[in-house]
Amino acid sequence: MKVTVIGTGYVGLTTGICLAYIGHEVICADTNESKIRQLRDGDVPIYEFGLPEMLAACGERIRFTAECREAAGAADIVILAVGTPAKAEGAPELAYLYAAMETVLDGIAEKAAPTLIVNKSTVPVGTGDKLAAMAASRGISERVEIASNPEFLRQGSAVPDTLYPERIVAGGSPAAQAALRALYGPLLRQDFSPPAFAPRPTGLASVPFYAVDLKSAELGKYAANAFLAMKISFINEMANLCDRVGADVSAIAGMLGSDSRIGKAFLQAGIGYGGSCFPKDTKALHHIAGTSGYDFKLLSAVIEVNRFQKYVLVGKLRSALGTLAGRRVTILGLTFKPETDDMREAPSLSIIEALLAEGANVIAHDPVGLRAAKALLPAEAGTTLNLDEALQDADAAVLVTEWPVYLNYGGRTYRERMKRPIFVDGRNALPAADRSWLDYYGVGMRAVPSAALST
Ligand SMILES: NC(=O)c1ccc[n+]([C@@H]2O[C@H](COP(=O)([O-])OP(=O)(O)OC[C@H]3O[C@@H](n4cnc5c(N)ncnc54)[C@H](O)[C@@H]3O)[C@@H](O)[C@H]2O)c1
Ligand SMILES: O=c1ccn([C@@H]2O[C@H](COP(=O)(O)OP(=O)(O)O[C@H]3O[C@H](CO)[C@@H](O)[C@H](O)[C@H]3O)[C@@H](O)[C@H]2O)c(=O)[nH]1
Repeated sequence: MKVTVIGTGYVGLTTGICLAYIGHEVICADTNESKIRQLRDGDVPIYEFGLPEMLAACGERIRFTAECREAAGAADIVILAVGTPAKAEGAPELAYLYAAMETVLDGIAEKAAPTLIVNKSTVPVGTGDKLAAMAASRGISERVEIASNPEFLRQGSAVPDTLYPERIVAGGSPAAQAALRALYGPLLRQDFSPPAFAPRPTGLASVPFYAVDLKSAELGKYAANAFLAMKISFINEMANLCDRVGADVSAIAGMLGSDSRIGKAFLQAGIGYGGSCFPKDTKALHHIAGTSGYDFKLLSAVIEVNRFQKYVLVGKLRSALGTLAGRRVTILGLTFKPETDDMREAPSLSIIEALLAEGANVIAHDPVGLRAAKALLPAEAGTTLNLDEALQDADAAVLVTEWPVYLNYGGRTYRERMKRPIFVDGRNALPAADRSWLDYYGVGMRAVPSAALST
């Protein structure tokens, strides 16, 4: 099939490359010309595991252009994958989506053959109907079908998530659903050669396909993210309670997760969720509910818990150090999670701001995110790519993003490098054997003074 993807960000680029990999003829189009130039040179502008290798494997089946209009006119299926960031009041900004749709309609205006326009961006219920109305206002509705095909990939594992999805959702008319079933046929049947770096998970024979109406597809995406965010806020509330009563949240998460009705995933307590999706999508769903006359109380609590959770670390650090003023604090990790360079809604930014406000001298390290972070960090925050230098003579280290380099550094090495061995773990991720070298503070667990210091 001939497919054009409008928007070559984390979602559009991964989708375009994976569709080309499974055999489609793909054009990836974006208004950002420098991104397109980079991609034409074979460079992937984002840090995403396996994407450069996948691109190299696609050969002539994929090309890149800034001519979005022409690209839309050349396809049987156009996929919209532009950003829908949060506006101040929580509603998603749909201006990029509508602008992209106008360009697509321009591109297909003179085309005789029908076009399926598939929206992959996360959007409020009813947006698909608005896209259909835009086509109708051009007098071309009989040649245009609108579908919703929400995306569930995670950054850091976007390629395997796309090749081996937990489900594919196709919202729209039976004809649109059938076209999406054909588009994703090789994924649904797992009928493609897996790339060497992302082998097929054992036991995966086929992928569930949900053929639903447009509105259910649109709302289902928000429901999935809100539910996952709810699990995180729940375990973080348990962690805060554990801190007060002296219980251990990791043990509680283990007990909870072994019940198959609950599941083990997304019960990692810490500094709360960040990233380009959960914060904006929970607020968007809350806003959608509000404008539909429904007070989604549970979601209000999920959002509120997350808003405060990142500051739990600051309190722990303050009590460990006595005061933050003049203390050298090393921030380990800036991106919102490991294996991505994405700084959108990264908790590190709020934590650093709070530490600076209390007079701390902050020095931040990240193995991948420094370039993106520098533009967002206050001038007073120091940064370095050298981890040893970041830790040298530190009064305390704060683990914000659980990059492997921090988990493999070793408790003893932390202790030797730092002035004081105070380690605040915002992800409860440091290996247990390393903790005893340090004055270790996790979230929702008893503080562990280092053996040497307590004697
Ligand atoms: N990032 C994720 O992990 C993820 C996962 C699932 C769903 N989503 C949703 O997918 C959508 C895209 O997210 P993303 O993270 O890929 O965004 P992104 O910001 O990484 O990329 C969006 C791209 O769209 C381009 N663009 C904007 N307006 C355009 C236009 N009119 N024409 C052509 N290109 C245009 C931008 O230049 C940019 O390259 C959002 O709605 C998001 O909520 C994201
Ligand atoms: O037990 C957990 C799991 C995650 N997180 C945090 O939650 C955030 C989101 O993590 P994750 O879901 O792994 O990353 P995303 O790439 O943001 O992916 C989410 O958001 C995407 C965009 O909508 C969806 O497509 C994915 O299905 C959904 O997992 C990160 O800050 C994590 O640190 C926790 O604090 N505890």
